[in-house]
Amino acid sequence: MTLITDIRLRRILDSRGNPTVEADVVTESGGFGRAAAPSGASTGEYEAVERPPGEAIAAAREHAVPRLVGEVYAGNQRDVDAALHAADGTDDFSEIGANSAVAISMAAAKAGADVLGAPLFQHLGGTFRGENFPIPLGNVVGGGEHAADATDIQEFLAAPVGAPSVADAVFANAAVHAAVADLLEERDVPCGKGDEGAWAPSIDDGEAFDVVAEAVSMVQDEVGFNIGFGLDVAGAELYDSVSGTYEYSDVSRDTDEQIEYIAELVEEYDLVYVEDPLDEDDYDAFADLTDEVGDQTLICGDDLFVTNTDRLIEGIDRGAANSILIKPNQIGTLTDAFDAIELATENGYDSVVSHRSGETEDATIAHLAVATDAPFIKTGAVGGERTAKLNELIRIADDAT
Ligand SMILES: O=C(O)[C@@H](CO)OP(=O)(O)O
Ligand SMILES: [Mg+2]
Repeated sequence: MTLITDIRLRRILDSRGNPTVEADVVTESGGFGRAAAPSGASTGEYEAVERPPGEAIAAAREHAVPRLVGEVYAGNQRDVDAALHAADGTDDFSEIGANSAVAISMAAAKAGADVLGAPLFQHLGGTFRGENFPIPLGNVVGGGEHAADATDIQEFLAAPVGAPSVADAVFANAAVHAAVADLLEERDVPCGKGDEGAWAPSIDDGEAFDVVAEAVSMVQDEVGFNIGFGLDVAGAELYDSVSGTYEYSDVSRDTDEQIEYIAELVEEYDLVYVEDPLDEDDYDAFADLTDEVGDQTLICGDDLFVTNTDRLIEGIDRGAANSILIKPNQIGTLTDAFDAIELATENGYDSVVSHRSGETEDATIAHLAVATDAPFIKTGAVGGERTAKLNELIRIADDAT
C-alpha cells in the first residue's frame, strides 16, 4: 500500500529568503507526504553536504527518484533511506545533496504515516510514544553567525526545565523573549532580531548574561516553575585554528582559558545546557570540560558530532560531552538521525533534536523528538517557522494531530 508511485521536488523559500528543497512523496494507495530541508549558517565542518537547491534537485531526479518510484515502500523508512544512500554513492551526500536526501526521507515518512492514518510521531516511534515531551530550549538573545554586530556567543537560551506541560514550557519561553525586549528597552538598547527570531542587540556578552538572567528569573517568578539558562557558544566559529585561540570581540582565550571561562559561567549562571563550548575538532578539550562540570550541566556536541554515529562513538570513547544535538539535515536521513539518538540514549547522552537557523514551516522535528522520547528540542521561541514546531508539540500533547 505504501509503494512510492511519485516524487516531486521543487525549490521553495526558507526563512532567510533563500531557496531550499521541498519534496512530495505519493504512494500507491494515495498516501501523501511533503517535507522541506532546513539550512544552517554556522555549519559544522563534518556535516553532510548541502548542494545548491537547483543542483540537488537535478541530481536527486537523476539518481534517487528512479531507485524509489515503483521500487520502495514509504512505510519502510530504512529501505527508503538505504535507497537514498545507494543513489548518492558517497559518504556525505555530496552527489544528490543532503538537502534533497533529507526532504525525501522526511516526506516519505509522512506519506507512510498518512497511509496508516497515524500521526507521524506514532509511525516513527510506535504506539507508546506521545506521553512524554521534550523540554523546548528557546533562543531569546543571539549573535554569532546569526546576526551582525550582536553578541559573540551565538545563542542565549531559556530552558523551562520545571514546566508542568510542553504548552507551559512553550509559553514560558515566549514570555522570556518578551521580558528580554522590555529589559533592553529600559536600558535604551535598540535591537532587531537574528535569523532564529532571537533579539540581536549590539551589546557585549556580559550584558546579555545580565539581561537574560534577569528575564528568566522574572518569568520564573510569574509562572512558578523552574526555568534554566542555556547557551550555544558555537565555539568552532570563535576558534582561530592558526593561533589556537577563541577570539571574542574584547578578549582572546586559549583552550585552557576557554574551558575555565565556560566552567565559571556554569557556576555563576547555574547553566543547565552548554552547546559547542569548544572547537569541533577538540575532543580532548570537550572531555576536560565534561570532566569538570558534566555532573552539573549538559555539555552538548553539535558541530562536534554533526549527528554522525562515528563521531559520537569517538566522543563516547573519549568522554567528550554528555549530550548530542540532532539535526536530520546534518546527516541526510531520518534513519541516520534515529540511529544517532538510539546510540546516544544507550550511552547516557541526552539528545536535543534541533532546528537550523534557516527553516521552513516543516514540523517534522517535533514528531521526531516525541517519537524518540528525546529529552530536549531546540527550535527557537517565536517566529512562524519556529512556532510551526512548537505549536505542533502543543497539538501532539492535545492529541489533535
Ligand atoms: O548552531 C546551531 O545549533 C544551529 C541552530 O541553532 O545554527 P545553524 O543552523 O546556523 O547551524
Ligand atoms: Mg549549535
